[in-house]
Amino acid sequence: MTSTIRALAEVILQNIDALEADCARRGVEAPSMKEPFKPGSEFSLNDADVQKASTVIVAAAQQLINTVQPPQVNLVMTAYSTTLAGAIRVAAEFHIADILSEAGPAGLHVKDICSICKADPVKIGQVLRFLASAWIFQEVKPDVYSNNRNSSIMVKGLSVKELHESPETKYSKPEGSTAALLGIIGDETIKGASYLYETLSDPKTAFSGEANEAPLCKALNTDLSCWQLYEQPEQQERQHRFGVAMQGISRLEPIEVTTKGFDWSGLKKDAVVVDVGGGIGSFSLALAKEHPQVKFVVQDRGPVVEDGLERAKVFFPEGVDSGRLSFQEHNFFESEPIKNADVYMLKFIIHDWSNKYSHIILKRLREAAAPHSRLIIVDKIIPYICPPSEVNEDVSVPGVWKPELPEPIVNMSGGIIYPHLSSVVMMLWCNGQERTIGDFNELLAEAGWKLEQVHQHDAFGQNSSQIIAVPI
Ligand SMILES: C[S@@+](CC[C@H](N)C(=O)[O-])C[C@H]1O[C@@H](n2cnc3c(N)ncnc32)[C@H](O)[C@@H]1O
Repeated sequence: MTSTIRALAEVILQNIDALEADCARRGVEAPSMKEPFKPGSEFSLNDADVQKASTVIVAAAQQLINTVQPPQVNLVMTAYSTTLAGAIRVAAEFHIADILSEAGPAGLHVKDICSICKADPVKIGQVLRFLASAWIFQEVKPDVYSNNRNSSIMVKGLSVKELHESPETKYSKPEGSTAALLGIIGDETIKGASYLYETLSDPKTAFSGEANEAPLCKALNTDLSCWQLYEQPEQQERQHRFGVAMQGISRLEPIEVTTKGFDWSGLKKDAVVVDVGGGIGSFSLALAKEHPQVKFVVQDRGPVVEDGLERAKVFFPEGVDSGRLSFQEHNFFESEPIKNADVYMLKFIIHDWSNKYSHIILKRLREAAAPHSRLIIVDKIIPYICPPSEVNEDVSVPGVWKPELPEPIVNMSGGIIYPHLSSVVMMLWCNGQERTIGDFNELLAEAGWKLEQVHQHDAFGQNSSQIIAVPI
C-alpha cells in the first residue's frame, strides 16, 4: 500500500505536469528563486487548470513538510514567524532591496550595504541571514547578499539617492506599495497581534465590536479607532502609508480578478458608480481607465481623498479633468449624499467592521438606493476548511465555489492561509472579520438587500469575490 507521504509526493508530481505545460506554452523556464522577479515569469494563475495544479501542489507540499518535521518544530517555528515580519520591515525601511538592486547579481557585502544605509553591519548581517534562510534575499558569498525573486518585490522604483534625499516620496511609485504594506505588517499588525490575547481575555474588550477596542488600540494605548488615530497630525506618515499599502494588497491578486465579474461595460453612458470608502481611489482609477462611459466618485475621509486626488492628478489627469474620476469627503455612517446611483461599491470595507457597524453602512446605502441600484461588495468569502461533505449551509447563491482537493490532503484550506489570516488581521485592527457566504447573506438581508449573485474566482478565498446585491 502506498504510504501517505509517498501519495503526497505523487500528487505533487502529477500536478507539476500542468505547470510545465504552462511554461512550455509560454516558451519560458519555471521561475528561478535566484533571479530577481521579472513580470511574466509567474505561472498563468488566471488559467483555471494552472491555478488548480498550483493550489494542490502547495497544499500537498505543506502537508508533507508538516508530516516530515516533528510537531515541536512545526509549531514553534510557526509561532516565531512574527519575528520575520519585524525583520522584513527593517529591510524595507533601510531600502536594502533597493541598494541590492543597484548592486546587481554580484551582490554587496553587508558592510557596504550598511555604509549606505547607515546601520550596524553586525545587526543587519543577522537580519539578512535570517531573511535569506526564509527565501528572502540570498547570501551569494559569506556576508555578501543579493536580491532574489522574493526580496526584489521590495524595490520601490526610485534610486537609493532619491530615497535618501526625499524620504517622504518613498512610496510615490506604484512598485512602492509592497514596501508600504510590509511596513504596516511589521509595525501596526505585529503590535496588534502581540495584544490579541490581552484583548480577548479582558472582560472590557473580550466581546466588543467597537473599532476603538481592538487589539491594535490596546497596543498603541489609545481610545481612538485606527481610522480616527490616523487623522491625528502626528500619524500622517502612517495614514499615507496605509493608503498606499491598500494598493500593495491589490498586488496580491491581479486587479483583473477583483474587477472581473460584474458587467461594467453594460452600464449606460454617464452611469454613476460610488466607491464608498474607496481610499485613494486605486480601484476606481483602474476601472475608470477601462470603462470611459462611467463616472466614478470615490468617497472617503477628508485626508484620504485629498491624498487620492493628488495621486489621480499624476496617474490619470484626463480622468480628473473630465470629471470621470472625482473624490468626495464622506463618512459612511452618515446619510449617503449620492442618491439613486447605478452602483454602490464597498471594496475591503465590510471586513473592517463588526456586524453592528457593517449593518449601519449597508443600511445608509439601502436608504440612498433606487430599485435599479446595485451593491457590489468586494471582499473575501471565507470557506470552511472541514471536509465539504460536512458543510450543509442553507444558502444557494449562483457563483459560489466549494473547495475540492485530492486525497490524502486533509486540510481543505489548500494550505492557503490568506483569507483566515486576513480575518484575524481585521480583528486586530478594528474588530472586523472576513465572512462566509452565509454571514453575508444574513447581514445583507437585515439591511434590506438581497444577495443576488457572487463572482468568485477560486474556492479557497485566496482572491476576493464580488458579492452582488439588489434592493429588496
Ligand atoms: C481597508 S481600506 C479600503 C480602501 C479601498 N476601498 C481599497 O480597496 O483600496 C478602508 C477605507 O475605509 C476608510 N474609512 C474608515 N472609516 C470611514 C468612514 N467612517 N467613512 C468613510 N471612509 C472610512 C478608510 O479611510 C480606508 O480608506
